[in-house]
Amino acid sequence: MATLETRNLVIDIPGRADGRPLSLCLAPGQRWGILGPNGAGKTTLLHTLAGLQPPRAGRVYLDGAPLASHKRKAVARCLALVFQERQDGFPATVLETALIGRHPFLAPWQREGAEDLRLAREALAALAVDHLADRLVTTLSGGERQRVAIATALTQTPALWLADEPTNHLDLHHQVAVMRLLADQARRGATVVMGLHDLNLAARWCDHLLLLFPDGQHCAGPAEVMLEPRALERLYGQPLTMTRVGGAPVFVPTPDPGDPVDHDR
Ligand SMILES: Nc1ncnc2c1ncn2[C@@H]1O[C@H](COP(=O)(O)OP(=O)(O)OP(=O)(O)O)[C@@H](O)[C@H]1O
Repeated sequence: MATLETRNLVIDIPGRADGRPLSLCLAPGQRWGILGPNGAGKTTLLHTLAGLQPPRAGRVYLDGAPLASHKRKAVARCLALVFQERQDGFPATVLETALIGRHPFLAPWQREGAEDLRLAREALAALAVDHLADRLVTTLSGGERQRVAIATALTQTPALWLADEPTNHLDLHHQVAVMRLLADQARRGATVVMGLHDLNLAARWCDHLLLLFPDGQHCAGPAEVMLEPRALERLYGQPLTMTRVGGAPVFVPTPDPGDPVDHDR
């Protein structure tokens, strides 16, 4: 279990005014989506929550203590990161990459054991990349690489997921599979925080939302309150039409009379 809190947090975006400081509590079992237009600061916030980037003001707390006061290894045992940029600097196989998720649990001289291998193979199977175990990650497609990154995080058995665009590069089937996996992680008590571009994935899979505006303003709360079409239109600067499918709201950009739409199809 891991509770992440921000108290009067201002993320450090060069040249931007402070905006409104962010005070949030992200609790075990919750699925948070961070929404906002390009450049709003979703990635910067996730990096700040992970302790990879210092805030301009305020603090991040993990289980009641400042994140910086925890030993880095203890943080690595509890917090998994799935980030957009990824360096495949050396030619590791898919299995070796997934096993990186076990490193926080091993001493520097220790090799991975049978249990580590079991967890890695299970994670690769959960992301449907087990058949690629012996392939070099540098040879994978974008979607396969993304699923290996999520499998590596899963191998870590984290209490807290910070995932920037977890569905990046994924086709529709794998988008749903990954969102189901993260929902299952939350059901088992993990805290799940995702930066998302897809409003409809957020509407369907998140129970809490943080709307980040490019001027540093924000609003946050339960998804059913945050999914207010006027607020979302303001967030994206885009007129939206909402409908419901299976009870969940679905948003599409409102067609403009000038758009090339063939109504006879
Ligand atoms: N090193 C830097 N120097 C100057 N500006 C930066 C730097 N790093 C990030 N920024 C700016 O900070 C802002 C927030 O970037 P960030 O990547 O957090 O946004 P985002 O919401 O994740 O965007 P996107 O949806 O495009 O991924 C952007 O305007 C970006 O250009």
